[in-house]
Amino acid sequence: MDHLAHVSNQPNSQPQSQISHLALDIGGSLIKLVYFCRYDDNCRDDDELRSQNESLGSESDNSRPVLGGKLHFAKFETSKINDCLEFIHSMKLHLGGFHDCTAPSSDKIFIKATGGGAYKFADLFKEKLGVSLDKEDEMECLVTGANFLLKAVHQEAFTYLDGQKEFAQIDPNDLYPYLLVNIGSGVSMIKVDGDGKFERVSGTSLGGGTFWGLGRLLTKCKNFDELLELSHQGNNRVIDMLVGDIYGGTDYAKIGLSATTIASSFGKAISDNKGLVDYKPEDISRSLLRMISNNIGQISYLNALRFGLKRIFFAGFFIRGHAYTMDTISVAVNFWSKGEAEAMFLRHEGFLGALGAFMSYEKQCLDGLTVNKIPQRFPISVSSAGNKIYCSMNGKSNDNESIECTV
Ligand SMILES: Nc1ncnc2c1ncn2[C@@H]1O[C@H](COP(=O)(O)OP(=O)(O)OP(=O)(O)O)[C@@H](O)[C@H]1O
Ligand SMILES: CC(C)(CO)[C@@H](O)C(=O)NCCC(=O)O
Repeated sequence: MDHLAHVSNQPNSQPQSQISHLALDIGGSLIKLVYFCRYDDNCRDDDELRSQNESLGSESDNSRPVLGGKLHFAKFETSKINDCLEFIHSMKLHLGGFHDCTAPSSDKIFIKATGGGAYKFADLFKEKLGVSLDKEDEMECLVTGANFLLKAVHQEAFTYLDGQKEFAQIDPNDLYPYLLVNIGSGVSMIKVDGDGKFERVSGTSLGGGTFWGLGRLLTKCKNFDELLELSHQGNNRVIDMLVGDIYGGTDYAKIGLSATTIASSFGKAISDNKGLVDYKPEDISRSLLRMISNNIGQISYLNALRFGLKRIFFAGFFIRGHAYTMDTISVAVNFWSKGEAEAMFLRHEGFLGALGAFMSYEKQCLDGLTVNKIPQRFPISVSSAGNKIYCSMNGKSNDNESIECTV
């Protein structure tokens, strides 16, 4: 990787049109990238992008370009940050930052970055790519990203209950207040009252990192998706102690608990006289997923109740669009709120922070980029006036789905 230290970062040797604005969200588990490519750029095509990022099962949208450019998404495990640096270098994405407008003669490039890694890895980016990270607040970026997606992107939010996915019609004029629950390594719960108006009201350390960390230790799974996949075939009742296990098969109706309600996650393991090897990895994965998702659903509901919020949007890469995870969270919110509150999920669940960092470029005195807080959602491919970004979504949601834009 040492050769990356000698990469040219001479902005003036690159025509403006070739610059792809890059923003990063460097979290405890994953690094998320959002970058903009204009169609006249020398950006690699989607096949090349896919092959470069295939270790994470990434895909990208194959649809034909219709507007001025695309927002691209990519992610890497934080523990494999060198792969990420290689990717940025090979795509020349590090040239897509901004220059200090108070010192026009400076050739120093700044890249917008958020998440704890923007602090932790700042020196590494400087050393390997010759760029400085311009740090943006993580919570602010999450909120900016969420507001942008909810207002601008068609069919971004959806409910998921009993295997049924239903897209929500969000009126941008009736969006606030809502609770944003970002499930990353840890979980942040943010009450959002408007653009830039928010408060982090709660959090829990029992998050995606807990599921993946404990799951790895208990099942020997090699990657996160394998652990998630395992949970499909599992039966949590083998390990979880149910109300019926305690009450001789009957409900505890007086307090509203059915016999099948989990009374104690992993509770059966105390009395079964079995060791870890006696349990199937798929059952462990299922119990673990249920435990974490239920707990987050319950804490979220309690915070929604605290502030009288009816809508809870769940994001973060823990969710992975996974049916059982979303179903468990939805059931928990529905159960505890007696149907009063609603859980919703986002198609670009893991990229809120990176999108927020990307949008913070508009604070800089850039010649070529202003991100527009789009006032309307339908239609979204409005013609561009000035240097605004307008976005439209197409294709089904996946990791590296791109968003059509004009700048
Ligand atoms: N390929 C993957 N590798 C590791 N974890 C994954 C993967 N895909 C999904 N996950 C899950 O997503 C979580 C990370 O989500 P996310 O990227 O939103 O958070 P983060 O930014 O890394 O964390 P934090 O915000 O707490 O620093 C992991 O802890 C894990 O549960
Ligand atoms: C520390 C952060 C904000 C880093 O993204 C996240 O991991 C988190 O919200 N953890 C939960 C911490 C807590 O509130 O208990």
